[in-house]
Amino acid sequence: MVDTWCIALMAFSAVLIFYHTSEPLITYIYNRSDFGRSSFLFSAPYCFAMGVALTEFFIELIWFPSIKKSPYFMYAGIILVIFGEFLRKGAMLTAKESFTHLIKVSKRKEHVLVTEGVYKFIRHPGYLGWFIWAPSTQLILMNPISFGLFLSWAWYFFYDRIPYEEQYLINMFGEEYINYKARTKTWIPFIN
Ligand SMILES: C[S@@+](CC[C@H](N)C(=O)[O-])C[C@H]1O[C@@H](n2cnc3c(N)ncnc32)[C@H](O)[C@@H]1O
Repeated sequence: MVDTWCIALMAFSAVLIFYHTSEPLITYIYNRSDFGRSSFLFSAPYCFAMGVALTEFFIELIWFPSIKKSPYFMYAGIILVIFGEFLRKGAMLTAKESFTHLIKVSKRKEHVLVTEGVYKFIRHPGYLGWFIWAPSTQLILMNPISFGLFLSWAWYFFYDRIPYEEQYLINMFGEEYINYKARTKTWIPFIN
């Protein structure tokens, strides 16, 4: 029988492979002019965080193996990662050309304000999806420390990024975005 830690490592690898291939693929389909190395989403802070996560995983596996034996966190992580991916890919496939990995500071002709589909219920569904996805990868690895770090890091990242992105959305779409913002929540705790 395969050990739980081994299944966790395989599930984690599958999750990363899917994420790092689907994101550039969708960018290639809808925003070919933006496609490049950055579309694979291996930023330095992200790689550092994943390095910390793998270090924790192997340290605990060697010195505190009992942490890696309960599969329930791993199952919960797999379910939440799938849910996070659904939200994020739902956002990308709804917004199409309007969804670019880099925040646009001026309006391109193909950029339209998206308020339908998943955007009707969630103001930043791609970010909410990632906010769920990232800490859940650490549930899959049964990493208690990295789970807390990823959750805080992802929260702070969006706490900083969303107001910045919205300044430009207001510049581009004016009243229309202000009204959309007033009626639609982000659903990320304490980020309005
Ligand atoms: C990485 S995408 C994230 C989109 C969105 N924040 C989300 O979480 O689904 C960033 C780009 O999406 C654009 N964007 C964000 N919300 C939008 C909306 N409701 N309609 C159209 N463009 C949007 C921004 O202008 C920015 O260039």
